[in-house]
Amino acid sequence: MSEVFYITTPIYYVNARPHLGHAYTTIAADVAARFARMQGKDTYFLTGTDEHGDKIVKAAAKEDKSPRTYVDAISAEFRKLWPELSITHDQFIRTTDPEHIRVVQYLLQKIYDAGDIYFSEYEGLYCYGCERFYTEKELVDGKCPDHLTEPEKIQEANYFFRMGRYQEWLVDYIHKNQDFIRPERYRNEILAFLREPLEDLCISRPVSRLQWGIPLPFDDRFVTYVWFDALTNYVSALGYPEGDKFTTYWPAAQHIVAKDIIKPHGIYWPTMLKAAGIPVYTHLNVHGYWNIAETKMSKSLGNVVDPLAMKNTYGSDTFRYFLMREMVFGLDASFSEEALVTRINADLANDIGNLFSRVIAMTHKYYGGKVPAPHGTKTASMDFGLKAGALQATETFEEQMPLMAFHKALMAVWAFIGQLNKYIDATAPWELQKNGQQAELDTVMYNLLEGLRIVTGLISPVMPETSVKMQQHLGLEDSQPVRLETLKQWGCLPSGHTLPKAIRLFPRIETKTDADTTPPPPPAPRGLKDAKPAIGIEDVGRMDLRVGHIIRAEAIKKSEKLLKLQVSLGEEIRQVVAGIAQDYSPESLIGLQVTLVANLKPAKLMGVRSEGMILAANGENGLCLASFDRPVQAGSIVK
Ligand SMILES: Nc1ncnc2c1ncn2[C@@H]1O[C@H](COP(=O)(O)OP(=O)(O)OP(=O)(O)O)[C@@H](O)[C@H]1O
Ligand SMILES: [Zn+2]
Repeated sequence: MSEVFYITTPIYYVNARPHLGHAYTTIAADVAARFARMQGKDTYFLTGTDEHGDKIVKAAAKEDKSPRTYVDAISAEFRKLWPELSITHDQFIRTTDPEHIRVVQYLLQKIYDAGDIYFSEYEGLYCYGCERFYTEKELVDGKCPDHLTEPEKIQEANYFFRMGRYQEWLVDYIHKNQDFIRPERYRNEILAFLREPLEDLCISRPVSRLQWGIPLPFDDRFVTYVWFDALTNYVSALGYPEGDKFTTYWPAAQHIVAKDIIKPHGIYWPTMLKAAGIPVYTHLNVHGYWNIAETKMSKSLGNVVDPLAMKNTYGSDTFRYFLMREMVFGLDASFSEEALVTRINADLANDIGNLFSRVIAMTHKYYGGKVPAPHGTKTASMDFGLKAGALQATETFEEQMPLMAFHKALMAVWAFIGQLNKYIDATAPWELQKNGQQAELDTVMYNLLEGLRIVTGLISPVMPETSVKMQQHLGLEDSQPVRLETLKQWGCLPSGHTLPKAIRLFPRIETKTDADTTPPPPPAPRGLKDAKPAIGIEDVGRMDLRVGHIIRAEAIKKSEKLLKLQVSLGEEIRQVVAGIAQDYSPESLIGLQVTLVANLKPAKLMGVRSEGMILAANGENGLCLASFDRPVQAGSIVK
């Protein structure tokens, strides 16, 4: 029987669209799953969406949708995104799946029957934004640390899980299983939490306050609050309690999460499992945050990067490589397109891309594309430590990947790529050819191609598309999926077959410093009449556009076209001269909401001062003011 591997991502909360942070966790899980398959493990990979709760109801209401329609739409966005990023999950779970709901209720009932869930009156400080109670200690200056608002004191009867009962057991378990939570800093963080007395966990909300949730099986006046609903997905997906998948995969379970949810995963979840008589998972793998200019990328802050846009601009493999290589798993990393481009040019276009095209081109030049046969001991001096280097790269890779130390695994591969590049310089195949050292040349060229075979295998979990492409060019069509074992053996590349011509794997990306200082030519207008050259978002941002309410309008003497308007911006009133007299009578303008360029330098028109400009379209039927489809406060920013 083969070894088993079960990997999960968090289920993402569908109150907003997917961003780079979600993509990172999911790609990391995908890389881990692909590596496990490479090791020949029976692998199961789960991802999905978390769809209940008050924030969903609010987000849906904002878009005038029912929660159901809303969650269907956002969940679909996650589901559609993953194939674009070459994600190979086996299952996509939704917490609104009937099967999941059944398991949540089963689990709650089981723990309730065992006496670990009780009903109690509770008074506490509640933050509506977070949908949770806070203890005094958790507040910062009496305010919610996330929302910076004062929580409200509310009294409520709710159900509680006797989590405190399992504190000692958990501390002991973490001590006995050193790498249960990793990297170590997060294990220490969890142990630090556990130095304080562990309080029981509130697990319900009254239906009067929240309907969009799973009803408690033992009291339908309440719905499940967050954790029993969300965390249970990891077992409900496998058909707990009786499913075959549960029996097969659960003992090997590994979770990947970011540090925002280590408490629920490191404390609530193991104690819930313990209370339910389910063995705990094998590892909790915790990574840090992607930051943008020192701040966590998050949908609440809105400073998010769209992973699909990155993929469309740079390609899926390239994006995956960057994320895996740039972040030290466990620590924070900062994202910028500049850093991405730097890595593409250095690691991909230069290091691996050049190596690949050079070696294939030489094979064509010296052998008409045919893979030569090496000459064994006769040319042993041509080895230059290459075989040892290959084995070392593969062994380090094999050591680091299961620890989720993706950057270290990739560094080992790139060290070998560097060695191959140096090997070309050291052996100088062109000299060997010139000097008629055919046996040496054959061996060197074979070694290079064989080295590339190992490289293509090692990059396959991170860059699956590139790996396949390279393999085709090495005549290795049949080696998918790659097996790790074959990468530890030197000499697997067959000789004698003819390779296709080289291709450019990763085109270099021009950067500002690469190009000369002349500005780029304006892009071709996309068929629009009178199109203007492209501008950056910063150009748009320079305009201070505001909603203005017209409160007075009058004709200007001796002018057929101009009207003098008084436009309210809430805090101030602007006088604006507008050339709309032929399309609007002064009376018809009173009360209209218009778009005003509020930071235009004042000017005089027909001797009348104008302190802004209102926007209008010049259509077939004359001018038409840019207005709003609903009442908006005067002075509101338009962007
Ligand atoms: N900046 C980030 N860096 C790394 N991973 C992230 C980041 N943001 C979200 N994630 C991933 O998504 C999970 C949290 O998902 P969630 O839907 O709560 O996103 P969020 O943007 O953090 O939301 P919010 O802003 O409401 O806190 C994390 O555990 C992690 O897997
Ligand atoms: Zn809050």
